[in-house]
Amino acid sequence: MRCCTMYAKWFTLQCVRVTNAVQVRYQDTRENVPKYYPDLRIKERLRRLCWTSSSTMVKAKKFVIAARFDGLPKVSDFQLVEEDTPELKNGDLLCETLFISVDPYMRLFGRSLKEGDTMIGEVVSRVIESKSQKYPVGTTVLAGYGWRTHAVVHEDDKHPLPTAQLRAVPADFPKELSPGLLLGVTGMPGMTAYFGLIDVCQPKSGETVFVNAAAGAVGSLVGQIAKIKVGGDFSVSVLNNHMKDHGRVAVCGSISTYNNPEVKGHYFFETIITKRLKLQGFIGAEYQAEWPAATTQVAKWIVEGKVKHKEHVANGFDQTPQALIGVLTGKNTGKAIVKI
Ligand SMILES: NC(=O)C1=CN([C@@H]2O[C@H](COP(=O)(O)OP(=O)(O)OC[C@H]3O[C@@H](n4cnc5c(N)ncnc54)[C@H](OP(=O)(O)O)[C@@H]3O)[C@@H](O)[C@H]2O)C=CC1
Ligand SMILES: CCCCCC(=O)/C=C/[C@@H]1[C@@H](C/C=C\CCCC(=O)O)[C@@H](O)C[C@H]1O
Repeated sequence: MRCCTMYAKWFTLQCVRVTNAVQVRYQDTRENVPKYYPDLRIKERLRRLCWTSSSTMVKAKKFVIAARFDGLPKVSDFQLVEEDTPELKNGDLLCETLFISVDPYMRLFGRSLKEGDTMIGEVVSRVIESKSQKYPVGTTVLAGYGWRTHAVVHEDDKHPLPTAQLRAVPADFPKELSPGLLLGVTGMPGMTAYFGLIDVCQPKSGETVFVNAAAGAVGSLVGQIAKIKVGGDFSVSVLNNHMKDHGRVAVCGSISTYNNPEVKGHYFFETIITKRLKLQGFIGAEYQAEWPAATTQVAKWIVEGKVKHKEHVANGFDQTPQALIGVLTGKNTGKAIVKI
């Protein structure tokens, strides 16, 4: 009896917590919540049990730019603000963020953000209320609505970045994998690694592959796909001293210069000429039409144990600015994400 009362109290408390955070209508979803995040499973079960009134308004948090970035971004460059989400119109869905991606490109794009703008970024979310047939309650989606705990988006919204379009988790994505991986090894950084190596470099048997920034989201997958040796400082050590004649270089980024635009990369023209090297810059998003098949392939490799992945997880929405600063100062090993 005592046990029952305690359970009832705990249960009521949890319900209050859940219904305070997100007000949802009861709906039975068969969504599989990943094993990796059991607390989400509990939250989801409680949500299914909580039949609350049909209000769509949620107190949402978001980070806006408080001051333009100057050098390495600072925590004080971001301001946490609260807002009420608007009521849903036809075709709208209310998303609750599960994971936020923090990526080096945000530093570059941050240059064009002004004070008051919501910080950009891709997220994995759960649909908690919906007036969209395409994305019913319980659907796990990827979206590009930035650093927000919740957002109302329209099913037909188009995002300026091709990689940040609203879409459901692919139907064939293994249920035992965390959907957070769609921000990492099976998502944009993983696709950059995959096509940078396979299409831009076109490695052949017997060749040696060097990877720069190999501890990160992109580099760590390149390394595994190619079974490579990790190089040192790329410009000086690898390009100048270690490239073989007719070597190919796929240039996807230049993270060491993002916080300091004054620093110019080193271009070793003599080496490029005498070794007849090919250097090709590329944007992973160019291969977007081929992403679904490559995502399926990488996910299969993970399930088969052929690819290992690491996530560098920051816990809690409030930690998002620190997580981005960590990425820009080399604090992460593997893909940096924030778990909300
Ligand atoms: N072209 C495209 O489409 C894409 C390009 N990119 C680019 O690829 C690169 C890697 O991205 P991603 O793997 O997602 O990033 P991560 O943050 O996951 O990894 C980057 C790695 O870079 C190193 N690093 C961080 N800061 C510095 C610094 N200031 N100077 C030197 N090294 C640093 C760190 O390694 P260490 O531990 O060795 O310090 C870190 O592990 C970035 O330049 C990014 O812009 C990424 C995605 C798409
Ligand atoms: C000097 C730029 C280096 C950027 C490297 C990087 O991290 C890229 C990430 C992309 C990002 C968009 C980046 C550039 C878009 C350029 C669009 C264009 O002009 O065509 C985002 O799409 C995810 C990554 O693919």
